Amino acid sequence: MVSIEEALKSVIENSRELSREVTLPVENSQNEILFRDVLSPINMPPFRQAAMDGYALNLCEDESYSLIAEVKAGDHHQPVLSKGEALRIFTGAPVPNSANVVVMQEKVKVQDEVIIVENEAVPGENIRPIGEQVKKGEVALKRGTKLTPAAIGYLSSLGITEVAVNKKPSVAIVTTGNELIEAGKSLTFGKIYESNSVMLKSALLDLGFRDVRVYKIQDNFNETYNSLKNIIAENGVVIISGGISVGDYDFVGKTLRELDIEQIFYKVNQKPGKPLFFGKNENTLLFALPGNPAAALTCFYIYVYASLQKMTGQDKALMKVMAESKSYFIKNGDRPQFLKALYKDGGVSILEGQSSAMLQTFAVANALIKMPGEWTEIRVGDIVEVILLPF
Ligand SMILES: Nc1nc2c(c(=O)[nH]1)N[C@H]1C(S)=C(S)[C@@H](COP(=O)(O)OP(=O)(O)OC[C@H]3O[C@@H](n4cnc5c(N)ncnc54)[C@H](O)[C@@H]3O)O[C@H]1N2
Ligand code: MOO
Repeated sequence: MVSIEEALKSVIENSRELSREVTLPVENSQNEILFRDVLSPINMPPFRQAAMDGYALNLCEDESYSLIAEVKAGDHHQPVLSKGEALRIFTGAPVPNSANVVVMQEKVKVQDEVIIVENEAVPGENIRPIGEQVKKGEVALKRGTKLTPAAIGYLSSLGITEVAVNKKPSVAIVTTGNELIEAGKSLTFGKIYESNSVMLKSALLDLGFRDVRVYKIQDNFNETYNSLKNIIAENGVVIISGGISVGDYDFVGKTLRELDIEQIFYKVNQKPGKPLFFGKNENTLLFALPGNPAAALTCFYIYVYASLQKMTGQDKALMKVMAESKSYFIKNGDRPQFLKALYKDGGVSILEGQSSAMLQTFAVANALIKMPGEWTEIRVGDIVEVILLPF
């Protein structure tokens, strides 16, 4: 049995960045990571742009200006202003080079074709210079940047429609268990609804993994062996749920040994998720998560997440904060424990229902508290380590 820290270190050491690229439409690139620097194909803004509705002026010493024309957003004509002349202009419109300021309409008085500027105008005010955000040929976004909605909007504003992003491994989720019934079908005695594949697939989607295949196998050695042999050959990462403990019908461990998967560790000194297995062969990383749903999801966020981050060129671990506990909790046993928790306003509440079979409070959690093995209780006001989940 290894410690949480040893397990995490092995996961990270054995997860290699793929260093391959794939081109995607910008609009479908949410959460992807840029494979290389993106250079801007244009100046942004492409022209001197009015930032306010008002008047563009060619400044003079006097406070009155004669109005000679109008330019609105989308227009391309560029009237030439002499000193003391003004132009009606609107937000987003191109400001002619002969104008050196845009004054908000609230700050002027208009009398027929003359405008009176009440306060002294500062040259350059309310004009966005050409290339203020980025200049043509400059790096718009660096390699390694995560494509958030803002990044996608920014690239689109530069007219970019496709991006090269880090290729992600294909991920297989494999559920095991005779007791599992697909949601939507009728529940017969002794069966439960299968939830781990749906849950893990959604966690993967959240991280931008789209190439996810789900396989369901029964508690039968031959089926487990034959299915896993093919699944491992076809996928870069295989996440198995269940069948990894010591029961007579837990066939995953035996199968992995027979398939020559190198065991990097089996069993972690933690609760939940003690029977976690991590192994690999030449092309595939393999996680066998305990079947209990909350244990499976905890192991996903603590270990699989770190591996996937590394494989896709990100080294961002889940954020950790120290926070004051708002709850009292007694721990049984001497294993370090991950507790489903709700972090809010700098404090953290420990949720009811910490069993590894229970998802009902995980469903409203946003964090896990890491409680050291030697602690027996957490009191209200104790400072605890909180791992913030990525949602
Ligand atoms: N004698 C021992 N028994 C057990 C030990 C042990 O050390 N000695 N460890 C316990 C712990 S801790 C865990 S965790 C579980 C892990 O067991 P498995 O990984 O083999 O998982 P299963 O037995 O297949 O399933 C456990 C539990 O989870 C439910 N399950 C499984 N898959 C799904 C799914 N896809 N969707 C929803 N629910 C699922 C399954 O029905 C079981 O209730 O072993 C303990 N036993
Ligand atoms: O490790 Mo198990 O996940 O405690 O029930």
